[in-house]
Amino acid sequence: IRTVSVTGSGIGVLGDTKTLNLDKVTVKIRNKTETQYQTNDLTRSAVITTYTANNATRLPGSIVYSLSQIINDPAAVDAHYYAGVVYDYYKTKFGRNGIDNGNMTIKSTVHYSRNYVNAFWNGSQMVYGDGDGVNSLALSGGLDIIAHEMTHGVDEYEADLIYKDQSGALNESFSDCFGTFIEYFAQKNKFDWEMGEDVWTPKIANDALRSLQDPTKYGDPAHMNDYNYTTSDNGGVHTNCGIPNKACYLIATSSGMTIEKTEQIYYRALVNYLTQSSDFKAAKEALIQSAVDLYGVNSVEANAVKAAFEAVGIY
Ligand SMILES: CCC(=O)Oc1c(C)cccc1C(=O)O
Ligand SMILES: [Ca+2]
Ligand SMILES: [Ca+2]
Ligand SMILES: [Zn+2]
Repeated sequence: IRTVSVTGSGIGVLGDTKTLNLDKVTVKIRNKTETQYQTNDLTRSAVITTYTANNATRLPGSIVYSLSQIINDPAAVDAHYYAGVVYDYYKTKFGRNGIDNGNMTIKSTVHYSRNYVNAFWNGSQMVYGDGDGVNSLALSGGLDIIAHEMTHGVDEYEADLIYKDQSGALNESFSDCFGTFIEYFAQKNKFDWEMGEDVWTPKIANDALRSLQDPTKYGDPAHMNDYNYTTSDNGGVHTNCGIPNKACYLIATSSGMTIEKTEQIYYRALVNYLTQSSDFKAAKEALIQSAVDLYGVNSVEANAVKAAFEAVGIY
């Protein structure tokens, strides 16, 4: 009946306590009222709502709530908190109003299916499995993964890269790059050039789903000579992304370059130049042009982009 924004908290997937923005709602159930603290963050210009699928596959499922201000669902705690971090990143860095730049509601569903070692953007919302405890913990436990998924949403409203072959690998790469940029923005103390490390294989240390610094560490190509011509996984979008991922790593770590400059170049390319059918060469051109727009013709930044893509075999 009545709703008001309150501060609550909960323990995340890695056992840390996070402060959460909740919505205190008084609901009528038959002839009695109940006060629920729902994972509905009304403190930002975009509403952030977190749901549970209760290990089924109907989306979005039901809103996560508690009868106290403590949310007792680690996967939901992290999905809710990290979605806010990603919103704040895009707002702070680029003045972007969320996924569609129009402050659409940011929806996440956790506990999707059973032993599901996956996370995805389904065209309207983010969805996270619980993992299986061996290959991964609950996938919303990694900020870089949530940032990766939400960037799939941003891409859909911008370049909308076709999810197949080279444009699909670019789609994956832009999500990996922004996943890494956002980890640097919010978790500098544990920043790396790998994806999903916080939740990947809890029994194995120092590994991840993918590496941007050295894609070959996980069997992905880091050069066009090793492009994986396959029909599986929409033409190998999760493996061939290693090639543009390596270029991103080389750009950001070139002399005279910073992650702050690199993310501005990537965002401008995603919004102003890339289109649905852009391939690796078109991405090189888009990123060079973005660097020229921002830093000038023949600038250190534009030359770093050119050199990085040539280093991975894209001329
Ligand atoms: C780094 C996040 C990521 O790659 O999520 C996926 C997983 C874990 C499995 C299948 C697809 C995706 C994806 O979002 O592309
Ligand atoms: Ca990472
Ligand atoms: Ca591990
Ligand atoms: Zn992806």
